Amino acid sequence: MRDALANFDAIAAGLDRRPPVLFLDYDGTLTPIVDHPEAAILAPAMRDRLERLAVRFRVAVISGRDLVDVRERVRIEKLIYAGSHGFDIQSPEIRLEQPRARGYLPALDAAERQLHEDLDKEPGVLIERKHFSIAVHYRRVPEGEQAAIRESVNALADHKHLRVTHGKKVIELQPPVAWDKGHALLWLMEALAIDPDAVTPVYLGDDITDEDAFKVLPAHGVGILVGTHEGPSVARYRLADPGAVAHWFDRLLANTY
Ligand SMILES: O=P(O)(O)OC[C@H]1O[C@H](O[C@H]2O[C@H](CO)[C@@H](O)[C@H](O)[C@H]2O)[C@H](O)[C@@H](O)[C@@H]1O
Repeated sequence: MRDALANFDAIAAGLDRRPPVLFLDYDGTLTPIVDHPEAAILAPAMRDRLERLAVRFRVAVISGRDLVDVRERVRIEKLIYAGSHGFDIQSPEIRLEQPRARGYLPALDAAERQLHEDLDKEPGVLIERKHFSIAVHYRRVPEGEQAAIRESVNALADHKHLRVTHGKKVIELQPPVAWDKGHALLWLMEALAIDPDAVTPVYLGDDITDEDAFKVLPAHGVGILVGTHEGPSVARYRLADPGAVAHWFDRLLANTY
C-alpha cells in the first residue's frame, strides 16, 4: 500500500481532471481512537480544515455513530452526514432512513434491553445505542474476558436475527439487510446526481466497516486506509493517523483544481 502523502502529486494529477468528492469516516480518521467514545472530540483545527474543504468540494462524513451524534460532533451545516454505518443519511438537500431497516427497530430495542440485563454488570462494558445499530464496547474490559463478551453478543444476535459487525474493540448489532457504508456512498452519489466519471470519489477510513466503502470506489477513485495496522485492505493508499490526515487535507487545500 502506498503512502498517500508521499504520493500526493500522483493523486493530485488525477484530481486536476476529476475534482474530488470526499467521503470521511469519523473515529480513527478525523479524531484519534480514545478509551471512551464520548471523548472523541473533533479538534478545532480539523473542523476548520473541513469547513475550508467544504467550500470547494462536496464533503460527506460516513460514520458508525448515531446520525445526531456525529452531526453534533462535526457541526458544519453544509456537510452530508451518514450515521449508523450509512443507514441514516442527512444533508441540507437529502434524507434517507433506510426503509428496509425500519422494521428491525423493535428487534434492536429488545436486544438493547437484553444487552443491558446481560452485560451492565460486566466491568468495562459500554453499550452505545445508535438509531439503527447497537455497539457493545469492550475496550476497557480485561483482555481475558473480551471473548466471552463477544460470544454473548453473538448469541443474542442469532436469537434476535440481527447482523453482527466488528470494529476496534467493539461488536455491533445491526438490521440484517444488505446495506453498509459502501451502499451509502453509492446511494449518495446517485441522490446528489454526482456523475462518478466526472469526479474522483475519495474515501478515508480506518476500520473494518470502511472496507465496504473502499470496495465500491471506481477504478479512478482513491481509497485511503488510516492507521499503521496490518491486515487485508482493498485501499490503495495509507495515512498513518489523523495527524497525517490533517497534513493530507492541507496539501489538498493548497492545490488549485
Ligand atoms: O465509522 P466510525 O465513525 O469510525 O465509527 C466507528 C465506531 O466509532 C466509535 O467507537 C470507536 O471509537 C471510540 C473513540 O475513539 C473508541 O473508544 C472505540 O473503542 C472504537 O470502537 C463509536 O463509539 C461507535 O459507535 C462507532 O461505530
